[in-house]
Amino acid sequence: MPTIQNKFKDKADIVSAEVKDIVKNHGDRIIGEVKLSQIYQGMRGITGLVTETSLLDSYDGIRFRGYSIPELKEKLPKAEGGSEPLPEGIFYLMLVGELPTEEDVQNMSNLWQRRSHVPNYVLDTIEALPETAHPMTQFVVGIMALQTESHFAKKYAEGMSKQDYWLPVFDDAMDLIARLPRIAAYIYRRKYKGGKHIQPNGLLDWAGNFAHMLGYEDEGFHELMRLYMTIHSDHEGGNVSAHTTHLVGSALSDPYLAFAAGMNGLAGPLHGLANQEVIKWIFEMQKEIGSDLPNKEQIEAYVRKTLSEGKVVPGYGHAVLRKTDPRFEAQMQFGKKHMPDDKLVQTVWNIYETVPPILQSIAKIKNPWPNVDAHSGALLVHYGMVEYEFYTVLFGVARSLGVLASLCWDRALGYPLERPKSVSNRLVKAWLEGKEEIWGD
Ligand SMILES: CC(=O)SCCNC(=O)CCNC(=O)[C@H](O)C(C)(C)COP(=O)(O)OP(=O)(O)OC[C@H]1O[C@@H](n2cnc3c(N)ncnc32)[C@H](O)[C@@H]1OP(=O)(O)O
Ligand SMILES: O=C([O-])CC(=O)C(=O)O
Repeated sequence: MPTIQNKFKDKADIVSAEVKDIVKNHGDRIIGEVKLSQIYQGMRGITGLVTETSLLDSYDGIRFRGYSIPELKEKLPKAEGGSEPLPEGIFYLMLVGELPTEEDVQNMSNLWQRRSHVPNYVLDTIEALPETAHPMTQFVVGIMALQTESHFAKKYAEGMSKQDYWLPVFDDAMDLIARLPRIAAYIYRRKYKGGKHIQPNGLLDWAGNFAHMLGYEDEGFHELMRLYMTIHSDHEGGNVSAHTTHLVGSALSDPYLAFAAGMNGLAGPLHGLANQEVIKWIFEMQKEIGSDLPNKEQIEAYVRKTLSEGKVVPGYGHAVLRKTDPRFEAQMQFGKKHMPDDKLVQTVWNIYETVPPILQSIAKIKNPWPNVDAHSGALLVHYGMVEYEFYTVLFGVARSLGVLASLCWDRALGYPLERPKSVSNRLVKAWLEGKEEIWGD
């Protein structure tokens, strides 16, 4: 039986030869045009990256190695008695490019379990922060403290050959994924549960054990964590957390440095922090209206007030998607199955019926539909996880799966330092006046 490491390397060698051929024989093919407006507007629509793990279509949503979320829910192995996919499976799929067997998933679970020990000095470093520090700050500090464990950094310092980069990156990625649930659970219990920590249960799967260490034993919550980790794992290469991890990794910063950088991006309210912003916004709405089940007129008035104050409606809109996020739909399905009468979940669904027509009426907003963050918090609150500042840490643990699988691919394919060209406004104006040539026309 080939190990996961050998299997990955065999696949990567094939793709590496293909990439060399593409660049050598087709490298001069033009793939598009760039408008001046695009370099001022967040490079929207410019294809500038190659990412193996997943691909986003504006209307169909995310596909992981070609598989949509409903397909994965059907095809990926489940925990015994469960019906949600195990995140070990989506990681295997993203890394190797093939659907895993039950045995592959079990092996992955065992591998992460063996590597999950977090040294005490990492926990002590987190303890040095005030408890009031945002959980994402504590998370990034924990990851940075763990960086001392990097195989890649050590081997690079010893003078490793370029051909070998992929191996210590692979090892670091596995170690980091294995250890993140413990770090995240430690932060949760420290900040919200009086420091009463829960030891891991080696018999559970990666997400089940994470739920257990957080202090949630309800099987429904374990199932939610499996689904949550799977659907939040990746969203092609250009999103802020994936792109940042890739960019920082391209400087040959080790996986700990690169992932911590990505997590700093995830901590922004226009990206991963939107999940906490959604629940905060709904709680504030309920308080202001004085009801835990506001009606659609009340929701509409609150949305209009939010907009009139120059704020965004959190959980709505997207840089690429132009329809309801399939990750929102997957969570809605989970809600319908496990908690159809929950008032907060029903409020999320009432918001879904109310917000899109309002945003549609504002011309500048390109996507009036909900994204993944519009739903996730309400499901967590149902099981008692009300501490919404922690939600982005859950997202971060999940996102490790995609961005670290991608980092393994980056090094195995020998991708170079990323360094796009920038121009100054002065140069753009001079070009518009015909005084300078910037783009060679
Ligand atoms: C996991 C994820 O990262 S999913 C995204 C999570 N983020 C959120 O939910 C925050 C709310 N949404 C937003 O802020 C945006 O829709 C983003 C950041 C997700 C996408 O941004 P863009 O690609 O720039 O969207 P778009 O081109 O539609 O923006 C055009 C204008 O509409 C506004 N707009 C977009 N979405 C919204 C919204 N939900 N509420 C109010 N205004 C919005 C933008 O702020 C922008 O206004 P401006 O020109 O005055 O600055
Ligand atoms: O794709 C994006 O830009 C944001 C997003 O939904 C994600 O990263 O999950």
